[in-house]
Amino acid sequence: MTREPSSARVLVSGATGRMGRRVIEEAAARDDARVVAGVSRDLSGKIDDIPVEPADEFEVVLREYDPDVLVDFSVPEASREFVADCAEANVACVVGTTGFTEDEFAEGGLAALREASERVPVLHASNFSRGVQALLRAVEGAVSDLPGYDVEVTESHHRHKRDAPSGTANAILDRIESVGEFDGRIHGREGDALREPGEIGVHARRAGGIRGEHEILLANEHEELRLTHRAGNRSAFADGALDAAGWLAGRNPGWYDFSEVVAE
Ligand SMILES: NC(=O)C1=CN([C@@H]2O[C@H](COP(=O)(O)OP(=O)(O)OC[C@H]3O[C@@H](n4cnc5c(N)ncnc54)[C@H](O)[C@@H]3O)[C@@H](O)[C@H]2O)C=CC1
Ligand SMILES: O=C(O)C1=N[C@H](C(=O)O)C[C@H](O)C1
Repeated sequence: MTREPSSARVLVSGATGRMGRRVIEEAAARDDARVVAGVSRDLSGKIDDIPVEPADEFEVVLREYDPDVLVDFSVPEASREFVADCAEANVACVVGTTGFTEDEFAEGGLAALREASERVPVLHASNFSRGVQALLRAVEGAVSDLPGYDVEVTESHHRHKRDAPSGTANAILDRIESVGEFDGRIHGREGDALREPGEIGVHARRAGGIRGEHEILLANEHEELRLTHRAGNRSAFADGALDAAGWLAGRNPGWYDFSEVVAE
């Protein structure tokens, strides 16, 4: 069965990226999670004294560093392979990577992660900030309380972000559709057509260094409600992912949700 480490040994994939680096920095200040190594596609070397190994040697890295938990912020195609290898090696997986296809069983979906969760604990979240967890609950309440209101979701991110809409926007949209009666999502808006009742407008903006902003607008003819979350820096995400790593290591195999971490 499983170990119960007091300080989880963490392997970071995507270690040289914006998030991977921040996870390594934040972990240095904590005692519930200790980064033992990183892997990345494009560099080997060290970050803050943590060894970073080539991603194509991932299985060797698992054997050499013997982590309790993987924290992954990379790209979906790499993430799926890392998680499959972790399932073989009995390593828990915290995955923050976004851009998986919406249909989890389509090529590019989350199915590989779900499969791994039959053997090891797996927790995937599109947003590890606690503020976004609160936002999701607030959105659910607002949509339930305001049936018939028009709903538009807008997200803004830095110019380096590839996937759109963001994983968080997709999670918000799933939550909206789980509590309200809607007919579909309209991505962007152009041409000559009136807004249809029941559609949800979705807008993605990419500019500069914006860390991540999500706004849900609910409006009728008489009033507007705007719910907005703005990340000030990446520590909110890195800390949440490390909270999840400490919480997940040593648990039974299964599919876990970040809301369970936040609830404790
Ligand atoms: N869940 C959350 O709270 C958050 C999720 N994210 C997501 O995390 C992911 C990474 O974001 P950033 O760090 O900004 O990206 P980045 O581009 O700065 O870093 C990506 C890292 O993955 C590595 N990589 C890329 N392709 C690879 C491959 N084929 N094999 C192995 N490694 C590979 C790169 O070398 C790099 O180290 C994105 O999907 C992003 O949306 C970002 C912030 C918060
Ligand atoms: O790429 C990012 O930066 C972020 N990605 C996540 C997403 O796609 O929702 C979370 C956060 O918004 C930052």
